[in-house]
Amino acid sequence: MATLYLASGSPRRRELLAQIGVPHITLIASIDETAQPGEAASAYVERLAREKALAGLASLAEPADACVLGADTAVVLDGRILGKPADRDDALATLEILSGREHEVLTAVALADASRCESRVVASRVRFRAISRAELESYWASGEPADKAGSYAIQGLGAVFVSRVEGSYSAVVGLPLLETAEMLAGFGIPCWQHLG
Ligand SMILES: Cc1cn([C@H]2C[C@H](O)[C@@H](COP(=O)(O)OP(=O)(O)OP(=O)(O)O)O2)c(=O)[nH]c1=O
Repeated sequence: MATLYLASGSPRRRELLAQIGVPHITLIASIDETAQPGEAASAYVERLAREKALAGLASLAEPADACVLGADTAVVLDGRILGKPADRDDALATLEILSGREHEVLTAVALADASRCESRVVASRVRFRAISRAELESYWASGEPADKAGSYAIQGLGAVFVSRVEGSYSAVVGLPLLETAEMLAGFGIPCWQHLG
């Protein structure tokens, strides 16, 4: 069986992979995350997930028996990608746009080994209740929005804003577990059901 590497600095992704009983080694693959002009959000997240997996594979001294997983998450509203906030003002502006509305969360997962790279994109919809300015300010002060796509975490304090989720909860957090398990099986890597 190939050794699985997770090309991610995200603690959420590590926890999600561990949740379904998949042993892995974490590595960090740095890539340029700039969107290309006119690039659709779905194409963007898929490209980044693939680039993370391929950069991770390229960084290994012995890639022959390795499989590398990369993922990327973006919050999308009216065709606009709302990434991680640059600063407090950016986070507050993002959360103000999301307040009282439904948005899309796109998460791509990619698996690469020495002979192929496969990827999938999972779309989910999340609705927020209306959020007051004072609440947004205290949410920023909590520290949670700083490193999250769309400036919130559904698995954290941000859960109190979420009135509805349609799609994959784990994908919103950072890794679509059903799709990831299926893809891992295709690379001969079992989840909890098949581990002794
Ligand atoms: C929407 C949402 C995002 N997030 C997080 C997941 C990701 O860590 C982050 C999206 O940014 P990404 O750029 O997808 O990932 P990352 O830079 O954190 O990690 P890496 O590229 O090394 O894999 O936002 C949550 O934790 N909860 C949420 O509800």
